Amino acid sequence: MAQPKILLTRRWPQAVEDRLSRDYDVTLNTDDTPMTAEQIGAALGDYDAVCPTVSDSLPAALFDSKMRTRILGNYGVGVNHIDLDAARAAGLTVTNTPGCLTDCTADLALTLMLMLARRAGEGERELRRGDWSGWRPTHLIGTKLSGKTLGIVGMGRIGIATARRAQGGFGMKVVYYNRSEVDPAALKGLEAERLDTIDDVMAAADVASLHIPGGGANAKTIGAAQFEKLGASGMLINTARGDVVDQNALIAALEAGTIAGAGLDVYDGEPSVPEALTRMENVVLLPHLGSATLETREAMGHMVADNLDAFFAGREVPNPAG
Ligand SMILES: O=CC(=O)O
Repeated sequence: MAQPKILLTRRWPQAVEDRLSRDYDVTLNTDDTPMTAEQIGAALGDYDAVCPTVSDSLPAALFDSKMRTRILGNYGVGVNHIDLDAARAAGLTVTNTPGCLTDCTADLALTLMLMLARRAGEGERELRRGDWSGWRPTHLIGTKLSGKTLGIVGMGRIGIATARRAQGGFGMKVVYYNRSEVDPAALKGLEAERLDTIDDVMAAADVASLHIPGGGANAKTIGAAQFEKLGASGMLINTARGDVVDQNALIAALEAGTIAGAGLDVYDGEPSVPEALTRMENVVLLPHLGSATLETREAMGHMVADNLDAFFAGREVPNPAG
C-alpha cells in the first residue's frame, strides 16, 4: 500500500523529519518560508495529512468537501490559527501537542519576569552600546520578585507550572483566575488562591502572567480596565497568544505609566511588532520562544508523528485538539 502523503508546513527538528520521512511520503518546506493560506488550501487537496503550526492560518474558507486531507497534525498546543469547527464539519481530525511544552513555556514566563524586574534587557543594551560606565549604587535599580504576588490568568498546565516555579524559586504568593475549578491534585503542594474574576487577580497581582488560549471569546481579554487594576507598579507577562491582550490598550497603558512594564513573547499580528513597543525600555520583547528548546521541539514533532501513526493505523488519536 502506498505510504500516506504528508506535508510539513515548516522545517522541523531533523530527528523528527527523519522519522516521518521513513514512515510516510513526506514533503518538506525546504526553504522554511511561511505558506500562504492559498498554498495550504491547495495542499488540502493534495495530501492525506497536513501538519501546520502557529505561523499558518487555516480559516473556514479553506475547508471543503473536495479535500484529500483527513487529518491536521498541528505542531504546537495552541490551535487558534485553525478554524476548528469548520475543520471538524469538513470531517477532519485535528490533533495538537499538549504537555510536552509546558516546562519550557513556564521557564520562559519566568525568564520574562526576571528580565523585566531586573531590567536585564536594558542593561544588556546599554553594555552592547558601550554606554556602561561601571558599578554604582543607583545603576539600573530593579524590583525583587521574592515575596511579591503573582497573578495567573488561566490555571491550566502552563499556568500551574509557572506558579510552581515562581513560588518554589522566589517565594511568590500566587493568586489565580480559572473559568472552571482546577483539579486539586494538579495544585498539590502549591499554595494558590482562586479569585472570582480576572479583575480581582489583576488588582491583587504585582506580576500578572497570562496562560489562556487565544482566539474566539478570549480575544482582548486584557485591556484598559485590567491595566488600571494592575496599577502603576504592576507588570504584565504574556507567553500565551498576542490576541488575548488589547495591544493598543497595552501600548497606551505603558506610555501613560498605568502599568510599570511588560514582558512579551507573543504579539497580535506577529511577527509584526508595533514600533511603539520596540522603543520602550520597560518592555522585554522575545520572538515567540516559549517552546524553543531542542528537547521540546523534538518532543512536539514526535507527538505529531504518534498522532499520525495512530490515525493511519485506524486507532484513536492520542491528542485530539479542542
Ligand atoms: O506557541 C506554541 C504552541 O501553541 O504550541
